[in-house]
Amino acid sequence: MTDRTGTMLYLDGVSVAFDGFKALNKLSIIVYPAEMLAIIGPNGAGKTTMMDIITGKTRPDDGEVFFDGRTDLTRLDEAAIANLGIGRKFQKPTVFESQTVWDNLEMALRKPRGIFATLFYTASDTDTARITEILDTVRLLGRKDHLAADLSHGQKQWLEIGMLLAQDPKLLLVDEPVAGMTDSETVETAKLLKEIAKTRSVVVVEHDMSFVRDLGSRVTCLAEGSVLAEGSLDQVSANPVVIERYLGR
Ligand SMILES: Nc1ncnc2c1ncn2[C@@H]1O[C@H](COP(=O)(O)OP(=O)(O)OP(=O)(O)O)[C@@H](O)[C@H]1O
Repeated sequence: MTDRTGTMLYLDGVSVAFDGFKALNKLSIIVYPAEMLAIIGPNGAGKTTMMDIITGKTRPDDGEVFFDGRTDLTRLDEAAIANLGIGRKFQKPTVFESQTVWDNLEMALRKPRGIFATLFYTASDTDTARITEILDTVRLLGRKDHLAADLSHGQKQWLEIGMLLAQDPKLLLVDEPVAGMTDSETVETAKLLKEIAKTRSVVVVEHDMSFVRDLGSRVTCLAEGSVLAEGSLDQVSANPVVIERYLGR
């Protein structure tokens, strides 16, 4: 067991079985504050299940899951976990198509994150500044008055990342963000996630290896519910077991 002091996300020995099939098998992963971790691995490796455990959608049969070094996530429900500051971006964007980009962000900002957020909420210049800053981060400043419906697939993904940022998460979980994106959108997505990870922890699940290379982060390869290899992408992709069970397929 590792010391969880100073960690943002701490999984130790996490196992979960579905009908006897071990989707996660003693999985241990650590993410530090303001760190990005890329998770790769074959289909069925347990990547989605891992995200489900972190967000409280699935309960582990065994193991420890801690947020910010001290909060036991296995005791909280999904809403409580989201309120702690864990944002999850699913593959399919769920923006409000009939609203403008700006209004989507404003709604996300207003979504209360708990009783204190509601009590002390005041629409203000601060909001405008914050929305502008987010638009800048997600490359949509020039599109702020466009309907979300008119955005490209990649831009919708960015808008959704922006909506998560409006909730000011400490940890952002991002599932296959560049699937279906153009090459230039993919390159831009790596840049914007790197910017976000300067101040927040980011976990990105992805199959696109050139994108993972652009992220330049630490990489963990999962297979059959456990860590197969971890390190830089060069280290992980040179690992013979990773080549045999994932990259070489
Ligand atoms: N609710 C469930 N009931 C039964 N089996 C499940 C359930 N959720 C996941 N599994 C199984 O657990 C294994 C791990 O699935 P998971 O979706 O976590 O893998 P993954 O790494 O995300 O794969 P992909 O890259 O295809 O998204 C798979 O074999 C899957 O069929």
